[in-house]
Amino acid sequence: MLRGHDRGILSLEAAHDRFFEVGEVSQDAVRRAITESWRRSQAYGVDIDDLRPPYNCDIDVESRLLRSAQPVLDRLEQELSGVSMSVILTDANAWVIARRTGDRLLDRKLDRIQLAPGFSYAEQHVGTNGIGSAIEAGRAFHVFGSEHFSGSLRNFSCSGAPIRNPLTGQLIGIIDVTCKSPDATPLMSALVQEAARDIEQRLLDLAGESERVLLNEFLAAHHRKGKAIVTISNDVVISNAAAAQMLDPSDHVLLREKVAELTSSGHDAVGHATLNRGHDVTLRCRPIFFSSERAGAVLEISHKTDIRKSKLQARPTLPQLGLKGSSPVFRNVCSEVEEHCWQRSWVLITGEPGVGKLALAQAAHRCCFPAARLVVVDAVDLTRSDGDQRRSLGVELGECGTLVFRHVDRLSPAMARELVEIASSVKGQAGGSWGVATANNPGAVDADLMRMFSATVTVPPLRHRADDIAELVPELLRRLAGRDNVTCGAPAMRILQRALWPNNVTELAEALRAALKRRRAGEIAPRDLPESCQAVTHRVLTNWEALERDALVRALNEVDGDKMRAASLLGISRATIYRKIKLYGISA
Ligand SMILES: Nc1ncnc2c1ncn2[C@@H]1O[C@H](COP(=O)(O)OP(=O)(O)OP(=O)(O)O)[C@@H](O)[C@H]1O
Repeated sequence: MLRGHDRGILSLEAAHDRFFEVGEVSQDAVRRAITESWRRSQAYGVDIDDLRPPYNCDIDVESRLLRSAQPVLDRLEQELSGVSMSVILTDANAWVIARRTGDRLLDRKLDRIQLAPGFSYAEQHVGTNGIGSAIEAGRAFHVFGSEHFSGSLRNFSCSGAPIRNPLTGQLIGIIDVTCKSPDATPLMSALVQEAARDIEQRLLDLAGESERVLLNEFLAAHHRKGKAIVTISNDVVISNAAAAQMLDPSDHVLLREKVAELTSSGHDAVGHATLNRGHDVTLRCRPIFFSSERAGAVLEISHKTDIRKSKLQARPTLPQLGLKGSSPVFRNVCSEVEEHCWQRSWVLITGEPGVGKLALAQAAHRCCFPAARLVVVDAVDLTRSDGDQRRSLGVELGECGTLVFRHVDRLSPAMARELVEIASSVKGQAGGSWGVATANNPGAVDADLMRMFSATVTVPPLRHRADDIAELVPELLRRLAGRDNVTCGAPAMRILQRALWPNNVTELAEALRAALKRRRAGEIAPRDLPESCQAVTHRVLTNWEALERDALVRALNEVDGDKMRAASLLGISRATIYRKIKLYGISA
């Protein structure tokens, strides 16, 4: 005979089936909140038989949310030891940030349903569940076994509660407890709600302290400067009267974006922006740290002077000097470097490998001091040189217009000290050279050497300015082929604009060099490009995965993108080729 509990499950399952057959649900069998969630899941097109949460390897594991939640997760893990339950923390978009489970067996089961860090349990991807549905409903949400939309989740029960920013009330994450259905208890809901309150309290404690830090920084900057000063964080903007006169509330979003860009290196930086009322301003930005996390920045805002502007306009622009790229982010970087060059203000140019740091310094030099000498010193060569060579280098540098120290992040501490000495003597000379250093990893630059440079400018990676690729490709083809008889066709260009380019312009040039070996005249087509360009994945592939991806791309190229024929060429099923194309982001 069936017990009442089992009868309940059966009627719920019948209601679930009926919902899919005729789209109707008996309100007696299914809670209203669950019916609403099923409808949303259906509207999102969630597949009940195929659970496939998306994965993102870029989740922020350093976030303030995780730091605040850490002690609460530790406590819950202890409390639940010996109990077959898992505690899960997600961000506001249901991306799992942390999972704590005391029971190995449950851990494995959760891995199987990909309820694991990096995966999203948003309703739109996996249907009704304690995490995604709590986000949709904006309140605590419990989902018992067959109340789940997806078939793969029906053996589980979960309870999620929203965590809100205590200052703004905005939902910033979910704390959830998940277990196998037979282990579920009504206490789960109370447990997660209490945990959410604890995390919010810790967020409040942290926020209180970081805001005090911001205020102190503002007061110090305000006293010192008597200029337009703003202290800004994600939640707070503190401005003095001069800044308040310049800024509209809508400028705050722009300033936050500029601060994020300018403080990405962790050092002082100078940038430019056009405010809502049309004023072009220079932003001097100093990051503020709180418990080793960036809490905000102090901005000194000044109008760009017209005299300098007119002088800058009289000179050739960097694109006229062979530097390609007219995306707004790249143009901003160019004008910042140009301005530093013009003022002979020493600057550290950072950015990913091959992004064009040296090219930028060279173009700025040609632009501002075309008649002067430019000397480039590579840190690696400096390390290999002897004492005499380094002394004569000091003299040589003293006589040049611009000196560029490349790859200063690769210097040993002893070598960095020597470079500081050489650079200080050059910097102290009358007339003054313009000094530039380049580094891929600003965090590895010696602190004393860093102090030689008054600002840091970061060149954005190529994948963040895909429009520039259309301008770079003809220029690189011309340089590589030494003639204009090879162009890049629109389909190949689209592929180049979608690729990730971890080694940026250097890698783009290599890809074009490879394409030129296959196509000596006419238009470059997708099949001329190296296989690695024809796929976009947001994670580093293992060697085996890279081989598999290249084989897939080759097969697809061979059969003009016909997936069925490519699958039969490779001896794999139709479903597998679709899955792999998606997995490797292949533009088929
Ligand atoms: N905007 C650009 N326009 C034209 N060519 C560019 C541009 N950016 C980079 N290049 C070219 O790409 C190649 C790599 O650039 P560069 O050497 O300046 O990069 P980098 O960031 O200094 O490299 P590394 O990280 O190795 O120090 C060079 O041949 C350079 O001329």
